[in-house]
Amino acid sequence: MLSVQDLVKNFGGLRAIDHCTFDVQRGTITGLIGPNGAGKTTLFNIITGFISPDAGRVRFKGDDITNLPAHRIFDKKLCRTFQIPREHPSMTVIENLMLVASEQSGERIWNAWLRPGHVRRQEDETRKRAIEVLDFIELDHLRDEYAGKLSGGQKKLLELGRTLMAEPEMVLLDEPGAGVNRTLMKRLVGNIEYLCRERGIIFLLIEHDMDLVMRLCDPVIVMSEGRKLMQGTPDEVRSDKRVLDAYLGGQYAAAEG
Ligand SMILES: Nc1ncnc2c1ncn2[C@@H]1O[C@H](COP(=O)(O)OP(=O)(O)OP(=O)(O)O)[C@@H](O)[C@H]1O
Repeated sequence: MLSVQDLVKNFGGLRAIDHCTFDVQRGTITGLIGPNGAGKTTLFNIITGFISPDAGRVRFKGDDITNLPAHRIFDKKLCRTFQIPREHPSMTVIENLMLVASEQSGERIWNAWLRPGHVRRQEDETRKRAIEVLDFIELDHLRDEYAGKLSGGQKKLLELGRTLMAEPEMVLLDEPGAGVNRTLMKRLVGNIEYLCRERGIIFLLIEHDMDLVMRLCDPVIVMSEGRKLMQGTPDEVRSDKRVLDAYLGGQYAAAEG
């Protein structure tokens, strides 16, 4: 479904991604783990068109999407969330969701002018879908609340909701568990499992919470120093000495730094 081939990305003298190659298969929730600075977020930014690689290719459903702008990749139903949620704080929760659909349909001023009936119908449908999504992520009671007032965990759910408005085929989640309390975390995990199983949405997620990764993801890809160190089942990853070394190396470096 997603194929990353020999990607390289340098920031000045620093090689953040170093000939990284892996595939993500249909029907999976794939975990992407690795110590701080391993290059996980940079990889997400390249896959989703937010930055360009210096070398290598990204393919999605067989199409070469390398260097496509972010909105074109989003239109291909490859969506993402961010480590720090990017809600529109002064818009309500439902407006945040509806905005995704209008961005996606490329709503134009002349459309509203020339085809007001069509635009109204479209808006009604979008509202209906937004209400369904809100119901699913159980934020319905906060429908008219300003998004800026939500808790950290609720913002993560809203992020997931925003991707669902785009009817994605694949979603990249950047640390969905960070700052989320146990109750909301359970809901988030349940939602991700349901969406994978029942709707066939493929997930690739970066996460530092190992309990969450081990419970939710299979396979797990481990990154270290910009490249794939290994890939395996949660049990294989847990018992691999290279993985332990990569994490301990990072801890020692941090302690020394
Ligand atoms: N825009 C940038 N300019 C310069 N260096 C950058 C930039 N973005 C990332 N880096 C560097 O690239 C390396 C990889 O960073 P990245 O954020 O991708 O790692 P990560 O695995 O996501 O880390 P974390 O788990 O801490 O989020 C780091 O050394 C980081 O400092």
